[in-house]
Amino acid sequence: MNYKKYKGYETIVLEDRIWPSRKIEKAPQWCSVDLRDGNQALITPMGLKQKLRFFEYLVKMGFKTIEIGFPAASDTEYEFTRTLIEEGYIPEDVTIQVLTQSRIQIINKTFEALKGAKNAVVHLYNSTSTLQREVVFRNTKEETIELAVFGAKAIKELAQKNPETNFTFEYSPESFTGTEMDFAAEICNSVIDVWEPTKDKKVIINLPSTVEMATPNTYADQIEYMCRNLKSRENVIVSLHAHNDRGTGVAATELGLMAGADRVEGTLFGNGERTGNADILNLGMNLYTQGINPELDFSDINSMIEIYEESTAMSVHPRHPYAGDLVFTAFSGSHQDAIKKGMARMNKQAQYWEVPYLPLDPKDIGKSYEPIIPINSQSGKGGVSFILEQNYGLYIPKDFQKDAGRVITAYSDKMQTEISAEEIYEVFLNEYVDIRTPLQLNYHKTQSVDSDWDLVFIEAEIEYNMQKHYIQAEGNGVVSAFCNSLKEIIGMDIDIVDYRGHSMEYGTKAKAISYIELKNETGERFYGAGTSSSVGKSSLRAVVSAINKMISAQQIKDIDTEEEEIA
Ligand SMILES: CC(=O)SCCNC(=O)CCNC(=O)[C@H](O)C(C)(C)COP(=O)(O)OP(=O)(O)OC[C@H]1O[C@@H](n2cnc3c(N)ncnc32)[C@H](O)[C@@H]1OP(=O)(O)O
Ligand SMILES: CC(C)C(=O)C(=O)O
Repeated sequence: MNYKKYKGYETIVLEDRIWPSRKIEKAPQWCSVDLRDGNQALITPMGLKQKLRFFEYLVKMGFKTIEIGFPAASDTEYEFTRTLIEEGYIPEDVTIQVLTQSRIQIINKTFEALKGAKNAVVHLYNSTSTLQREVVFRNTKEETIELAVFGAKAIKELAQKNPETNFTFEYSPESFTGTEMDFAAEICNSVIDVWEPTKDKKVIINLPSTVEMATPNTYADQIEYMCRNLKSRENVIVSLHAHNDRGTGVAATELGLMAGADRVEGTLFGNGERTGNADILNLGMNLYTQGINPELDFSDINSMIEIYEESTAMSVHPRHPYAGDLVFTAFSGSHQDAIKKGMARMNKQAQYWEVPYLPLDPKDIGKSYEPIIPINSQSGKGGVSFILEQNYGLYIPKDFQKDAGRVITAYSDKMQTEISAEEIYEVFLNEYVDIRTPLQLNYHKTQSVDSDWDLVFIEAEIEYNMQKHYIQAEGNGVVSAFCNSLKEIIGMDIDIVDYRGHSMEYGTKAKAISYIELKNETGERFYGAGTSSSVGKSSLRAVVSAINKMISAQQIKDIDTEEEEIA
């Protein structure tokens, strides 16, 4: 790769810059350019119906300025402008914006398209960069200024002839980032001289990084330079229009705002020429997650995705900030565990949203918590217990969670796929709940020996290896009494380490579920759960489940030992 073929970007010298210590404290004036810059970059540009639908969506989101197209470019563009105006699509507080080159027939056609509009921004541009002056226009600096001034004058005159419309003027030194900064200021000031802005009639100077050529801090330096050198700055709205060639269009815009800009042009999901424009969803949500009102409504991200994909025939990347399908997921066990703990804390005490790995509450943009934690072989106990808790109301004790996490991730590994909440539940039930072989509880009766039920007497019928046994025992509590009576029958020592239970609302009937952790004589732990409409019975079933796990583990060990001996 011949990198020597490229020359480095010459940065501007602005040593007394002040933007790095500034903060963005409010939303800028937003202008959507989806229907112009976004649209001109599509393989199949939008038709009239699609543009209307998209326009209505942008209005609903709260955009007050929408660049609707380049009316002189085609019949569709012209018709769209007329339809919006004639059929009353434009709310009182919304201003449409249109783009024009500095050529009289194009400017005339643009004004013709705007007839009858209440408010309109006429956006004039010509390329100012050294490269474009040399290659495309073959113009000197003076001729380039003349072209801009020519357009500015024509627009002013036409606006005066159409007083029924409240016109705002916008000028873009197109390819601004490839322009010498002193020349960029000079040409913008020449246009400002023509338009003579006032406090009540401000003009917009839009400074595009038509092609993103350098690091975002360079763009910020350029914006700060322009803010210092533009005439009548207080009557000029400085606007940003960043493209994303180096992948830093959003960052450049944010630094540009810190450098003093007032307004931002961009598109939803960053659609636009080549790598696209600055993404307004990204910019707006970056404000939102800093506690700043973005002044745009992003609460229904799914409908935004739907309209975008339908209109542009493109799709939102699964890792797109805020919107992608994988943005609210965590695959690795430690992330899942941290999210689970963070969410539990949010339920209890929540002044500010603070959940590890989730900078945004998915609910705020119409996403749900459910798909947060897909379980795969990289998942840990946190993810598994989160799914069982959120979807099935199972509050599994901590050590039990570890065992269940291990079993379920091993299952996912074996299946070589991510597994669903239903599968997790199924595996959990099959593995731990109401396990009835080789030990089974047929019936039981309990009786208190003292008045506080501390000492309990139990009678029960059990089946072990298909043989019935009638047992009677005393113990401290039902579970303990039951375990005491089983030791002899199964020929193993059993020690209860943990016993918990809760009512279970999932399913048709309210039930109780109990969780038991046992240890055998060598200290190995076994876990089981039992369900029943009675709490007492669920606990005995949990004991039976855990003992059955212990017996089958012992049987596997015995077989292994036999095989080793034979070998
Ligand atoms: C960075 C941006 O996104 S800028 C916006 C780009 N968007 C569009 O171009 C929208 C679609 N455009 C079009 O449909 C067409 O370009 C039209 C209808 C506007 C004009 O069509 P045409 O005149 O046939 O072609 P084209 O745009 O290539 O014109 C090139 C001529 O215009 C000149 N020109 C280009 N831009 C401008 C401008 N902003 N102001 C004045 N003249 C310009 C060129 O120098 C060239 O002049 P030349 O013929 O003397 O060499
Ligand atoms: C017309 C201008 C603002 C433009 O789209 C660009 O420079 O990218």
